[in-house]
Amino acid sequence: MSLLIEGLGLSYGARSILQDLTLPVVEAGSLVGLLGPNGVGKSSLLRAIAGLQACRGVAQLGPSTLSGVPPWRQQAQVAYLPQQLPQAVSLLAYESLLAAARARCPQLASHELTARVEAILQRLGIEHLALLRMDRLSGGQRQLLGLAQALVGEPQLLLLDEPTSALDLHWQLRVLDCVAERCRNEQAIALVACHDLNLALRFCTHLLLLAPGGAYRFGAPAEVLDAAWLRRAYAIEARIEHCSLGQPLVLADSPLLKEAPPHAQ
Ligand SMILES: Nc1ncnc2c1ncn2[C@@H]1O[C@H](COP(=O)(O)OP(=O)(O)OP(=O)(O)O)[C@@H](O)[C@H]1O
Repeated sequence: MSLLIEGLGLSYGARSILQDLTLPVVEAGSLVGLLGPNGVGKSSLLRAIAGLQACRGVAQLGPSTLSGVPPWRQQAQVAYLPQQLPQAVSLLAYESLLAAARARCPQLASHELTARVEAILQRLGIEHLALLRMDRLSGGQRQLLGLAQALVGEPQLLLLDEPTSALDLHWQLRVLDCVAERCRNEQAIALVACHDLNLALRFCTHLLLLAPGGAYRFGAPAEVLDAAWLRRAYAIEARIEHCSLGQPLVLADSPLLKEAPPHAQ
């Protein structure tokens, strides 16, 4: 199923955050990195697509309208992982995953639900967390569990808000590898908000870069990130270099200090 975003706009009161965002059709199998400076509207956009934030315009997955319809009414097609870590409750990690799987896929029998839970624990490599209480997990461990909760329903659209922000380098690579594999093998689509441009360059098939003032750029990673757009979006001087494996890397040299970036005000 493809994702259609057309004329999307959203405001908080009189303050406009996004205006008229229209993307080329996002094809099944795409992993889209959602980039841009603090406060530009990445989380708001993800919430709008998830149906959790009022917006104008169209967000549609295949034939289903998403905007205005919260994820729990979208028949397990959409999973949204917020920036906030899952709450530190006394449930075991395994129980929380089983509850997430049951909520997402009420039609599955018990043995199918437990098979789903065990598969995702194994795929993410977090079997060691299964029998730990959520309120005894570290921040990074809770983030991994949140991602497992999002993936256990095998959604067609993953909306992930900074899913690697609390993770060390090993887990950052594993998590993005797992998301990329789901996109590739199951023809799912993922929109992943991220501040690590090099991680995005490495894993994403497309990037959407939001800049202050409503400008945006969408396309293949190497086309979207150049020195001019990095300056415009992040108010930095930066270079794109290539490593010994030929992979593009962003090297941020200095912030532009003459004027405060408008999004920080
Ligand atoms: N509930 C709200 N009410 C009013 N304004 C809000 C609300 N949520 C967010 N905003 C404002 O909307 C703008 C966009 O916020 P959003 O959280 O979408 O940005 P972001 O790009 O995800 O930022 P970050 O990278 O810091 O997480 C910010 O200026 C923020 O202050």
